[in-house]
Amino acid sequence: MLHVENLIFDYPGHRALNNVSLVLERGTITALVGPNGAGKSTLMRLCAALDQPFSGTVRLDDLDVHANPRAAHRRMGFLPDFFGLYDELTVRQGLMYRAAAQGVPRAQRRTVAEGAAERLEITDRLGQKAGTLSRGLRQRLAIAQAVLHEPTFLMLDEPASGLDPSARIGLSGVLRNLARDGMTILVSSHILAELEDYSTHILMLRQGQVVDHAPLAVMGTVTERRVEIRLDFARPVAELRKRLLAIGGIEVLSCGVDDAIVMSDPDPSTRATMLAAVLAAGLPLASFAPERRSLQDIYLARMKAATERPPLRLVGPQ
Ligand SMILES: Nc1ncnc2c1ncn2[C@@H]1O[C@H](COP(=O)(O)OP(=O)(O)OP(=O)(O)O)[C@@H](O)[C@H]1O
Repeated sequence: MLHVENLIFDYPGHRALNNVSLVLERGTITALVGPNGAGKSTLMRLCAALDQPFSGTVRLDDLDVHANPRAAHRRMGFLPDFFGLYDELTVRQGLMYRAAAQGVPRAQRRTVAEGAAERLEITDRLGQKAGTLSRGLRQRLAIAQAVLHEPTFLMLDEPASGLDPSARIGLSGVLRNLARDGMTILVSSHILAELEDYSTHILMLRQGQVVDHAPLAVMGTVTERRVEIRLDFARPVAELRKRLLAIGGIEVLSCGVDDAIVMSDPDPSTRATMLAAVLAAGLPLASFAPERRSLQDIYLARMKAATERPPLRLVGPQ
């Protein structure tokens, strides 16, 4: 589990992270999103103990990563947005080299390298030089190097940039498998549709501050403490909106001839009452389910709300 508490980081003349606190639970995949310059890469570098915060702490389980960077590096993997590979080394040689750098005893390096290759499904490329791999396979090799020492926490900065759709789908599967094995993953990207595919949580940063941090499933259905419910009917219903409103207690957000979106509070018993009432009214209901909004819609709505919030006022002596 990763605990970030009250993290503040300044570049000369510029506050890049302003009091950031968050917790990433074990086995979750958190999408780190935000506009250019929001502080995503800075947050990752601090979590990776590559920079020292001005104040605040980052703990990986019981370990303060800035007090014990070497120990922290043994427990974490980091793939920065720009990474290099030794093009003249084969996949096996590159992985064995990394294993040596991680302190794996000589006798075990081959097994560790082959295990990492298997995990990233590049076993058939072990004999191929890195310089001749496609972009998607280079990405897999880089991730294999980052996870070879079995870290509990993995960070990936823009891992899918430049990948074609099928390589992206492959990457999603790889990340899901790693999380299923218990790894905690933080991944930043601007490609929201791709993040939606494998993330369990969304962490939104803007101007160095956390705008939102919640499970994707919750964010996708809840708007300001209310849930949008989609109703589909088996056939067109005359005056559908009027009939829904006649039930009482239902707020209709939008209405077609055979479907409607209504609002509910998140309490499941309210939904149960609503469902029973729709059926009791004799409407030919075919499905009743929380409406999921795309990550892009959620992101744009949250960022707009954050922009409209009045700026923080500095209060001091007059
Ligand atoms: N070395 C540096 N010196 C001064 N300012 C920096 C430095 N690196 C980043 N910054 C500034 O700090 C802020 C946060 O940058 P950061 O790279 O963390 O943002 P980001 O969210 O990763 O952006 P992007 O989506 O463009 O990669 C930005 O305003 C950036 O200009």
